[in-house]
Amino acid sequence: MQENALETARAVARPSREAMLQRHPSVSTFWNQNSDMFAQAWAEWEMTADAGAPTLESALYDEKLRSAVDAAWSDPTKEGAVRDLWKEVFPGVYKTQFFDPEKLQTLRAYLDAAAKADIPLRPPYGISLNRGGAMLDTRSEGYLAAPGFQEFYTGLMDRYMRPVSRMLFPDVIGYDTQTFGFSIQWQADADTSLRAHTDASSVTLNINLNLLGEDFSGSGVRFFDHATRQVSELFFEPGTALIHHGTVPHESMPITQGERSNFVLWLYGENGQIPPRNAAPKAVSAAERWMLPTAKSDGFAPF
Ligand SMILES: O=C(O)CCC(=O)C(=O)O
Ligand SMILES: [Fe+2]
Repeated sequence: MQENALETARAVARPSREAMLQRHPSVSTFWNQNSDMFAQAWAEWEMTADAGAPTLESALYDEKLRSAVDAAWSDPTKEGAVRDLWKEVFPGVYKTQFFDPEKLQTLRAYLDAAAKADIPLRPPYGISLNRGGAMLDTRSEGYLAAPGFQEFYTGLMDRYMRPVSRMLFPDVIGYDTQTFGFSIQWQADADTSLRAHTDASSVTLNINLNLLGEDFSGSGVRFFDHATRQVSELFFEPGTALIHHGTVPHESMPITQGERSNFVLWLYGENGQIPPRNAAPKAVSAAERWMLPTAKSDGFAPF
């Protein structure tokens, strides 16, 4: 174990923005060679009293969702109460109140403190570079490795996202063992939009982290339905989430004022597999939906 990894991480020379944008091989080398030291630095950061990182607790979840999820884990035949909290707001897109907007300040304060920790953290570059975001999953180079955050993230994926996905989208069962996630921040004067695309996921859960009164203009997500040719722009209120198959095309519309912060979370199968088109949904019992997969992380990261 490294002595004072936090100081070492803060002092390390970072790749240039140009090198990152060009996906220069030296950038990958930088993250890989330093990954243990950065993980240690995040652990030290979280332990130091001046880090200002609050503890992430289950109280963050909306009370109705949390009690229904807890009840379903105790008795999976009660899962219907979780299902009833999701409303289909567009063909194949469901919405719920996911986090308690009154409690989101804790998570946002944590993420702000992490951004200021001065430990190298990699922003997500999928089909665009989002400067304000961070990679969240252990499989990603330069991810947010703080142990308290990782415990929270793992709970979110295992206790909430996977069983909900299995209930709403039964075809994803068997294509849901692997987790991936990143945070994004749209700012009126920086990154503002994202062209129409599909995600390389079986399921995407997109959770808004804006605080009450933290208003923004624009920044809806437009969804496209193949079958009906319907196009709708959906909007986030603080703490609400949308969940959909990764194959549903969507587009982030320009933000014209303020900021919007979201977690974008993915499930997929080993080696990035997603369900085949028109796959017959597997008939599984409620107990099998409320279960942790035995497969470990395969380390594959789409970006
Ligand atoms: O703007 C959003 O919330 C959606 C972002 C998105 O679709 C993506 O990052 O893949
Ligand atoms: Fe997307």
